[in-house]
Amino acid sequence: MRIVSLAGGIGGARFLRGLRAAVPDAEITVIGNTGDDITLFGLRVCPDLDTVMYTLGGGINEEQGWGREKESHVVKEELAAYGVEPQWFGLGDRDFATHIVRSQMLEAGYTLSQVTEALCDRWQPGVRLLPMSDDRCETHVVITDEQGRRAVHFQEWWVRLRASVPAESIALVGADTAAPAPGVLAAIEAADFVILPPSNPVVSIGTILQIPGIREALTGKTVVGVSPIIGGAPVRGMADACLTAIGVETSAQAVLSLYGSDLLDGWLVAPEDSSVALEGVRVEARPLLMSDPDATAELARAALALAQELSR
Ligand SMILES: O=c1nc2n(C[C@H](O)[C@H](O)[C@H](O)CO)c3cc(O)ccc3cc-2c(=O)[nH]1
Repeated sequence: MRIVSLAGGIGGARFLRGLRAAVPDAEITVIGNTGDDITLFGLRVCPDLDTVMYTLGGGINEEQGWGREKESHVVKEELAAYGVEPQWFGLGDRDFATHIVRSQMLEAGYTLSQVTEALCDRWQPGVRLLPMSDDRCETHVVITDEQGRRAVHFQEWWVRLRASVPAESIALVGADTAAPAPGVLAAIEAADFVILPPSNPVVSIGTILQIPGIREALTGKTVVGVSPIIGGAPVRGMADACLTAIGVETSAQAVLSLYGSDLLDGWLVAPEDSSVALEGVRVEARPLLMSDPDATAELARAALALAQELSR
């Protein structure tokens, strides 16, 4: 069985861990969001790729959902001692090694796909992890604060500002000239079906869908999504702030409509959202909380069962 999944950060990675547990023999290809990527201290950081790689590779800081477990922050403290900015992004010592390896490979001319493959060779995530694109595209957010109206990198809005300043608009800079990474379209084409995990529909799944060619490739496949919103609130993270920024209500219904029936064939919602409906999409209510590995595997099995039924 060949499955393709689009994924962002924490929610997507946890769901994928359940998916891998649910169908250990399936060939799973993950198309990872790179819109969160940022260059800091001369190093290229790919938060969502690393969250998938560490989560599935067994090195994730479980309570944070990002970064490494058993971390220390000596380098961060030394950088702060030199007064270099930014100091608001928590890079740990072990995590720095990943960014150093990635940066020196990029510097040597390897593509992000080749770098990701090399890093995954160590972590063995048990899925094929492809960046959505090898071309640089970064999510930026337009805000107005005491420094006036300006665009800031997504990470500054997300981490330094905690999305406390309203996002007037969110743009994936570089999307229009970016190409899907090698293997992305072929993986979608070869997939038996596609699963959209409960990642952020705007800055994770939505970002990947903006890479020319990816959304079109998906409309020809059986696609089942899992709602990231339960009863009007995101399960975690700040998807509500992102949805508000694009004028979409924070509800399972609104996210379903945002993805649209041309993309989705099936949609899993929480029991309290069982009234959600959209012409041409099979909606099913299931417990969505990924409270532990068994619950997560159960949710993944429900998504698989729906996809298999719809792809007959
Ligand atoms: O809320 C935070 N998220 C941090 N994240 C998460 C990051 O902002 C992700 O992009 C979001 O979680 C969205 O997926 C990191 C991810 C990394 O791979 C490496 C370092 C960080 C540091 C932080 C941080 O200091 N605070």
